[in-house]
Amino acid sequence: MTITTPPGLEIRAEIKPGYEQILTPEALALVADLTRRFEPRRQELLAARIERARRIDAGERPDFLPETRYIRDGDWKIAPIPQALECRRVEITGPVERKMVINALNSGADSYMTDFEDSNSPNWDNQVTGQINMVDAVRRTISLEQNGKRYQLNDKVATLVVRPRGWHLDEKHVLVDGKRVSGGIFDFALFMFHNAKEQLARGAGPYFYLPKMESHLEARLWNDIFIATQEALGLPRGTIRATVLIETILAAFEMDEILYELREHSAGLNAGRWDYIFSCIKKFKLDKDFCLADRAKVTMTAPFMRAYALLLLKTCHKRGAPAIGGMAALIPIKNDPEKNEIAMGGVRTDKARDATDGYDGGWVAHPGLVELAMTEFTKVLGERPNQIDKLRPDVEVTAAQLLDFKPETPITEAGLRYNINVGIHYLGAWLAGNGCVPIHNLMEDAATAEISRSQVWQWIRSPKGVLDDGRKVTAEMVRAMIPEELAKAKADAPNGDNPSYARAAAIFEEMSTSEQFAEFLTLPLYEEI
Ligand SMILES: CC(=O)SCCNC(=O)CCNC(=O)[C@H](O)C(C)(C)COP(=O)(O)OP(=O)(O)OC[C@H]1O[C@@H](n2cnc3c(N)ncnc32)[C@H](O)[C@@H]1OP(=O)(O)O
Ligand SMILES: O=CC(=O)O
Ligand SMILES: [Mg+2]
Repeated sequence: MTITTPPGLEIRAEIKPGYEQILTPEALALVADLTRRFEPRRQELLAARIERARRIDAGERPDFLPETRYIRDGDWKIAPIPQALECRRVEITGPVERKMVINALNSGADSYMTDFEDSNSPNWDNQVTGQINMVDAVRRTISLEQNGKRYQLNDKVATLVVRPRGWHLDEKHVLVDGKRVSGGIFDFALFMFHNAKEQLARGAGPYFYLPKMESHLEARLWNDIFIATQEALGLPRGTIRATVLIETILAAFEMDEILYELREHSAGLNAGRWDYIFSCIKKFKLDKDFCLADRAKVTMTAPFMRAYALLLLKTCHKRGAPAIGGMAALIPIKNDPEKNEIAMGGVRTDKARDATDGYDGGWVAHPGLVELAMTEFTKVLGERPNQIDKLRPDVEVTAAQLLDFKPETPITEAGLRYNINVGIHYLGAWLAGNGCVPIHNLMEDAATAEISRSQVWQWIRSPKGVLDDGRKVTAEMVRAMIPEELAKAKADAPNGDNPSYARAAAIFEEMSTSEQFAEFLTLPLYEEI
């Protein structure tokens, strides 16, 4: 089917029946307008990331910025939180897939972050059908018949929050003036165009989660896009509210500044722990003194993760902003009550720690975790919707604490094999169209898989990449393990026959053994879908 597109905008993908309701000339005109106004700045900021990374590779260490001290020392707060976002004790997250959207909205969580990012494989159909699902969800008409079951919304549903793609990702199927548009702008603009007014009419508003930013200047770009979009759609300034994921080590040094840039549009910060760990590995991958232990040993109680979590909490509450905790990757384990109880205990401990520290809520990966997480937050909050008034003057976090990357041991063969196995399994699923999968009873998405593949890269190169039995991790060792782990991943995956797993193994080998470190695994992968 063909559609009319605005001048200069070209779509290089199939327009399936139903897509025309999303890809309207007016909605695409907003994409084109935002692209023309803001794409040069996105490109400048991406170039600035590369330049900063080059300086860090050469030994520079990040610190709090001297030029923005006045913001950190200043007495200011973000705009008052809208009522629909006051209570966020439990936020469920998940890919923007139709059944999961319905299940998540019905899950009993306070809010639901629907995900065009970490848990989504951004193929064309997922992006456009995701937008269709959003239109139906916002209007409460979303329904589905599947496997003899009917899905529709309950009377009371979670508040919807949308996570568009990060600044690094393009939408390659849409070109403006001959160049690919930003994936984030594409996701955001289409959602805003179709839903913002409807959401306002229904008592909430257009709420977003903003991923993977590395600086307050990147937040300023989003803020300027918000202002431009509100003007274009005739919405009052401050209508859009966005929670920023602090999930890069560099953003951890600019939390105040990020809140300040977005202060009219901010809905707080979230501790995106998985990408945060990945970012630490990525940024300091060439530092001979830095090498983290097996992925399973790098937890929220590691000193550098504790410093980050507490600084985020303190910063948010000082600015009247919600502090939302991240995701325990544990999910319910079917058919093994003992293992399940251990997993649930892990989630309970995680949520209890966040709630006791002072967080206002936290993420869960699965509807089966909502009640448990709610119990832990309610134990601390009681009837209160949040605990933003809990200030933490006792918390002092230094740059050195944020950069105190430990534990360094153990690195084990099991940990190495685990990383290879998860990397191949996840990449294979992603190439086949699924961006979030249970592997070895854990939720795996783009962020967790990034940790796995970057650890393998670093262990090969770091002098500290030595197994606990004394063997140095080498490219040859990894190459020898890849076919074995591919076979296991194929046996474990429900669609293990899909050729995407063999392709995933080849990509994993290339990424972990090549000299060049790929900035994001999703960048080369995206060219394959
Ligand atoms: C690092 C980060 O960015 S974290 C944020 C990104 N990650 C996420 O959002 C995680 C999302 N979670 C998921 O995708 C899934 O829970 C998985 C892949 C981890 C596990 O999936 P499954 O093994 O299929 O779960 P399971 O079989 O137990 O599902 C049971 C039911 O719950 C539903 N369900 C599971 N997770 C979710 C979810 N997050 N949202 C909505 N529904 C869900 C399933 O659709 C299924 O529904 P049905 O009974 O009606 O068929
Ligand atoms: O997006 C969340 C994360 O942990 O990464
Ligand atoms: Mg993330």
